[in-house]
Amino acid sequence: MSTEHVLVTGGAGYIGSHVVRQLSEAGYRVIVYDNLSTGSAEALVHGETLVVGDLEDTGKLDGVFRSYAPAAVLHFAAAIVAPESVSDPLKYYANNTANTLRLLQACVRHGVGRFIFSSTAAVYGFPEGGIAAESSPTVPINPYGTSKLMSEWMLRDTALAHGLRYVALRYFNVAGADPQSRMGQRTPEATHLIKVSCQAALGMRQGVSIFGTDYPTADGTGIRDYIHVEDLAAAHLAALAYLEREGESDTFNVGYGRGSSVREVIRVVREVSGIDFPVTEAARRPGDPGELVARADRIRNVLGWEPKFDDLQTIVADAWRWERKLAGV
Ligand SMILES: NC(=O)c1ccc[n+]([C@@H]2O[C@H](COP(=O)([O-])OP(=O)(O)OC[C@H]3O[C@@H](n4cnc5c(N)ncnc54)[C@H](O)[C@@H]3O)[C@@H](O)[C@H]2O)c1
Ligand SMILES: O=c1ccn([C@@H]2O[C@H](COP(=O)(O)OP(=O)(O)O[C@H]3O[C@H](CO)[C@@H](O)[C@H](O)[C@H]3O)[C@@H](O)[C@H]2O)c(=O)[nH]1
Repeated sequence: MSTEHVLVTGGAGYIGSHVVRQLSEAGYRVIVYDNLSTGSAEALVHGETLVVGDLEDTGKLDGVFRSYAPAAVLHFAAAIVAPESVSDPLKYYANNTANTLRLLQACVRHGVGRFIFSSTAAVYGFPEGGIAAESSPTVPINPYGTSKLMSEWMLRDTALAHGLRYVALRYFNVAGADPQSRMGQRTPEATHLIKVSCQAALGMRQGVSIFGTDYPTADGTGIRDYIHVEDLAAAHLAALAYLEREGESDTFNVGYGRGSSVREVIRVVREVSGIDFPVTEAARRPGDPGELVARADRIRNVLGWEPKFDDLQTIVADAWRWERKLAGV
């Protein structure tokens, strides 16, 4: 049990709010710094301190570091819509890269020793054979991925120069929600397959389009490594514990190492919901790799992370329960 303050940027968002809850339950004193652009104060369920502020506001950020002297920073705040990053790249370099720079400068000014960074499988682009290990080439194919890779590089160099230790976690396809439905993905216009399919089952969308049925995969549709947000959140606590026992800076994939196709996901959402929503076959979405699955052994071996929800039925059931609650049905 720790009584240290930890600062969580973007802690009112989808993933951050799950991590914040788990941190509180583990005894950390959590300070959330969030501009509520996509996050919500309602997602903070244990009375965590919320400072509503933007990362661009370095004066406010400095005030938070002075007031709470956090021992660690977990950095989730970002803009996250990959296609939007193609049409508005500077938004992504400003909010993801430049704001990570501001946060790192504040960490150096205030002597923060531990940092956990939300990175993404998008840094790999189209990995050879559809499987990405941490050592695979990083060749992002959109400004979102590039903005995150640049942040990883800043973090690496800052750590070497200033005695900060970090863990960068490259998330694969995050899905599901708190099993007790206290928090989940709130953005109504989200494009993620599992969320979209649950919305279709609720009649909030006309149906689901399968983007591409001619990939070189068993059923022709795209394959992804879907990870339950609760397991992903637990990976952050494992990373923090690792840094607390003086672990070296490192980068880890967070996935299960197993892929599911679009058709499989839709079949499970139909099964779990009991609703046969319309599905149409459409062209490939530009920039989508056919297969993107993690090599996921390092995080288990080094951080001792053990997933508890590694099952597509469970992920979908929790996502479905959350979507119904959000829709009030
Ligand atoms: N959702 C995914 O599938 C996925 C996959 C890979 C990586 N990630 C990364 O995980 C992190 C969290 O993503 P999410 O899905 O929870 O998104 P989200 O939009 O729900 O959360 C982002 C949070 O950051 C806040 N925020 C954004 N810009 C800010 C700023 N300038 N100052 C202060 N607060 C700001 C938002 O209000 C929100 O609460 C992001 O860094 C994202 O790149 C997400
Ligand atoms: O309506 C839909 C939505 C998605 N898909 C397909 O479903 C799969 C998953 O798509 P989606 O849920 O949109 O996730 P990704 O495009 O794989 O991207 C997610 O996962 C990446 C990491 O792997 C993160 O970087 C991104 O932020 C996050 O959106 C892909 O094959 C898509 O082509 C459809 O067929 N129809």
